[in-house]
Amino acid sequence: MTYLEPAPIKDKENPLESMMSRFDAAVKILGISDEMYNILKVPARQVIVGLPVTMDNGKIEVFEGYRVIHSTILGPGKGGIRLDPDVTLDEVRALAAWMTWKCAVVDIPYGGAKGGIACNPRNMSAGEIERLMRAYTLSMLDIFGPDKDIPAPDMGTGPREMAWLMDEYSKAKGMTVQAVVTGKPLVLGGSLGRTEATGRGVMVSALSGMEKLKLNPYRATAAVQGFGNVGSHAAALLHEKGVSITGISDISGAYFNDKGIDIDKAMAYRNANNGTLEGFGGAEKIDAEELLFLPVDLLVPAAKEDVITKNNAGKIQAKLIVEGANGPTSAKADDIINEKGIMVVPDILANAGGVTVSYFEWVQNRIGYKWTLDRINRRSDRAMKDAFNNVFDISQKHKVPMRLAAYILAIDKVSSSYKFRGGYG
Ligand SMILES: NC(=O)C1=CN([C@@H]2O[C@H](COP(=O)(O)OP(=O)(O)OC[C@H]3O[C@@H](n4cnc5c(N)ncnc54)[C@H](O)[C@@H]3O)[C@@H](O)[C@H]2O)C=CC1
Ligand SMILES: O=C(O)CCC(=O)C(=O)O
Repeated sequence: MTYLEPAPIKDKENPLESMMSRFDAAVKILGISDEMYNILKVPARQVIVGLPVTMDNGKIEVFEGYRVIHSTILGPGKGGIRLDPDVTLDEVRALAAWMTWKCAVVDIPYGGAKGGIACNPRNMSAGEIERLMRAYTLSMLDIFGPDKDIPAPDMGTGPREMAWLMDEYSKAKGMTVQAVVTGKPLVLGGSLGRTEATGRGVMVSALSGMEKLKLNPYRATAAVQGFGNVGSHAAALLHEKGVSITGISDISGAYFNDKGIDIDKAMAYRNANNGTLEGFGGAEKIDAEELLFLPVDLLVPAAKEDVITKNNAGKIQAKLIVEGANGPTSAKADDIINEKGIMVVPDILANAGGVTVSYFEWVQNRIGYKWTLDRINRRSDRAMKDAFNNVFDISQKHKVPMRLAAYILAIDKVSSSYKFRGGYG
């Protein structure tokens, strides 16, 4: 095993292995050279930092932080920062590569990057998280930059963390630099629509998939795993389009109501309840994994990676899976899902609404102007719909599932851009 190979993780599928197996399959169809294969496989930069933070009890704890820039062929690195106890370098490497493919699929001028800090934000005070984010930013001063690498929110982070990052970076540079990060609060140069953007893109992808499958949204049912930024907004927007959301879940468990869950009520409950659905009364509590197997038309995994595996994929009843999370389906489950004839709108397409509006935020910061919500929604809906149609056409042309088609589109774009830049061949 070389340092490039994913480390085997006992009893858990490695997201880097999942990413690489799809990458390999797409490369085979595209027939790219071995040299290009290695250029696209090896991350451009991988940084690991130790972050000493004074905790509220006065003791110093050291956290490990990562930033991986997978590629800058199409533009500066772009991708979120996640705070999660399970973060590993391999996970961040997979997530960074997914960002490269995602930005190519939605045709925005960015490469791919991702960051993570191994910590449990649920057990930390706001002050501890702030000190951690500031320490992380300081150690990434040479990495981040509006033309180099632009972070954003991911699991466990949101506008508050992005504000601290912008502030720390700006202080170090001696000037306010809004465009160094996206997903900021509105008053600091954030964009209208960014908070809901990923969920909105999931909704557009789901409606596009339903159209192909001839499913009427007003008669359709859905289950949504994860009720954070992506899952809750996806559920609310799908509900607005007529879909009955019969199952939702978060870290506290899963909740089912065959008459449909009142999503506004669930969001209000979560907001007033420390961010979780624990004790939510608008539905019956069911086994957490059962949510994936509910008799629904649409399943939206929007929590974390590797929740649909070879061990449980056979039990899924949905006709359409729209991946709000990054890497929710392990590569080993792909064949089972394809054999069942389930249409999958893959993560690198379905959740690209977030980075698309992040791009709009960065553009607005750079031109010093604010766009209306209507303009942002129209443009991001168009970008998502176009990307869906492009991926669908490739899937028809090569007779492959949507996931492989999205990789084919992305890898073709990034590899031909590399050749045109003249650095190869
Ligand atoms: N925030 C964004 O704009 C984007 C996020 N994503 C991806 O979407 C996924 C979710 O991200 P966010 O919504 O931002 O995170 P978040 O931190 O706002 O929410 C995560 C949600 O998942 C729940 N959860 C955690 N473990 C769970 C489990 N085992 N079963 C069920 N629910 C569980 C949490 O309780 C929470 O409700 C991640 O994979 C992230 O990488 C992708 C594109 C953009
Ligand atoms: O908004 C962004 O720049 C990136 C969001 C992200 O991390 C993702 O799409 O996975």
